[in-house]
Amino acid sequence: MTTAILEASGLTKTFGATRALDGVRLRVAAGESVAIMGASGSGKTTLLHVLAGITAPDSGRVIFTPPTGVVDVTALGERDRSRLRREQFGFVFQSGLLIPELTAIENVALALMLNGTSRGEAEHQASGWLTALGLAGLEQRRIGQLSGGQAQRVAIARAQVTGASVIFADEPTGALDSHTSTEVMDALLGSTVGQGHTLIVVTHNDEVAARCSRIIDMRDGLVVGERVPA
Ligand SMILES: Nc1ncnc2c1ncn2[C@@H]1O[C@H](COP(=O)(O)OP(=O)(O)OP(=O)(O)O)[C@@H](O)[C@H]1O
Repeated sequence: MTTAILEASGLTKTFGATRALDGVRLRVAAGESVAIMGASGSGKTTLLHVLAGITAPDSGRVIFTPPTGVVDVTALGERDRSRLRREQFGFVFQSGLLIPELTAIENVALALMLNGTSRGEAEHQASGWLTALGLAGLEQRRIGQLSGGQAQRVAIARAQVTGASVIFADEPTGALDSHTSTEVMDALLGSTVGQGHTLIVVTHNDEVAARCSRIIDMRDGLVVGERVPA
């Protein structure tokens, strides 16, 4: 395997009496697409959140190695984790995380503006991503005026516009019919691993997982296996 962009070891996380992660070890190579599968409650979303620095684990480490250096995500305070997420990671969740009152282009541009890019430049770059994702002409629509698949492609544009090296997706096609789901996966894979970036996707959907380069199986807070899709 080539250089690991993310390496996790000994991850544990308990919520009350529930042990959501029970000692997870995982290595993700740069440019991979990894699907995390497993029954409901097996710890998939918790793992995604810990890898992405959204949730701090109780113990264990997450090391992120972008081309610019080595970052111990688990050693960072909340402020630095938040900055890391804004600058290095992108997120695509089932419900989008888009702001319904804003237009498609404003939602995408906002990710850049939060990092200090001027509005004009941010909208210029946002427009390029929306076009690349097949949304030319829909830039001024509010999110509620888009279909589920179109809204997910806006979310993908927003996750990518900052040049994120790792994209974390949680059930990105969960609310979509199978045809739209295929289109959204095309967009997600094309704009991430297609550009040499890394994709980690939590999914219950076998077809989504089959499009990834590797499948990780979780059970009871543990990685219990891994497969390469046929
Ligand atoms: N914030 C929280 N507070 C309390 N319990 C939590 C919290 N987050 C997760 N859990 C519990 O931890 C366990 C793992 O949850 P997690 O969401 O990681 O599972 P999952 O595999 O992603 O499930 P699903 O497929 O249903 O989304 C579950 O038992 C869940 O109820």
